[in-house]
Amino acid sequence: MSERTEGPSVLDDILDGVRADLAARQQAVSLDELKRRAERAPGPRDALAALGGDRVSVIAEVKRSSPSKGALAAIADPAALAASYEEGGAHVISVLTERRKFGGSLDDLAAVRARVDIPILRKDFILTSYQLWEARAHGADLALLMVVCLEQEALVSLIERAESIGLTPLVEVHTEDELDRAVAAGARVIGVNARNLKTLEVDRDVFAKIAPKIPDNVIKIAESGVRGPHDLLAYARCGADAVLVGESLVTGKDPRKAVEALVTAGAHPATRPDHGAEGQQ
Ligand SMILES: O=C(O)c1ccccc1NCC(=O)[C@H](O)[C@H](O)COP(=O)(O)O
Repeated sequence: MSERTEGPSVLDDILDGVRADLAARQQAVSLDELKRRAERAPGPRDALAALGGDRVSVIAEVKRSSPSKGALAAIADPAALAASYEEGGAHVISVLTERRKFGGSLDDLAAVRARVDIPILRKDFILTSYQLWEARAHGADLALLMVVCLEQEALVSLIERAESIGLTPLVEVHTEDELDRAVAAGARVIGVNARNLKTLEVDRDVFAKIAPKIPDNVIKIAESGVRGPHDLLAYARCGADAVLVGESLVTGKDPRKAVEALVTAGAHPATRPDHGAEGQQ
């Protein structure tokens, strides 16, 4: 549902490729077969527990390339990278499975599932329930649903379908209008992406503007632009329950240590001023 008034945006281009690749996969594997594979997949992990608690959780992303930056890191062994994230204390792993612009795949997702025990997010441009079944069949526990890509009816139906098959939907927004739609659709986990997916500009202040309008009972995730603990702490001060981090982890020298530094910052009592006396300092 990307606007087309000013010619195709980066997002329109991504979605054209996503639809073409999806059509090819649907030709190759029937929905019935996918459902059988989903039944045989390891049961879903408790994503809400991983993202809740008295700390700011860290979602560490496996990201080879991006439309904004091009090639970021070769990542020959995504499972090994995910294992380093887990050793560093990450609470959730995000695996970008889009192929053309991000260099990801469902094989990456399955390989990561086989290696780590924490919940895994399928980060992709999900437009149909077929992609949710793919996510579950390859071991995902959460699936990204981007409001900007979906009509309201489709958003509601994909949230319901995700939950019915054991996936926790992470509903992504970038504007207040999108937030209103996410809340109306019943989202329980909302990610605010600092990156405008039409212009690729990153504005960390977007979270500060939108987060106060997210209902208290919804888990709030700050996505994009986290360069280190100081950005996590800034997002935490604006109410983030979790941060989603890609580029700075895959381009740094030591992903395990980088995650550890974020997790340590996220565990500091000052990040949760509403939780206990230590938070008052
Ligand atoms: O990263 C991009 O350039 C991008 C462009 C268009 C759509 C999505 C895009 N990225 C997906 C993400 O939202 C990020 O991978 C994720 O939030 C992590 O962001 P970062 O830490 O800034 O890599």
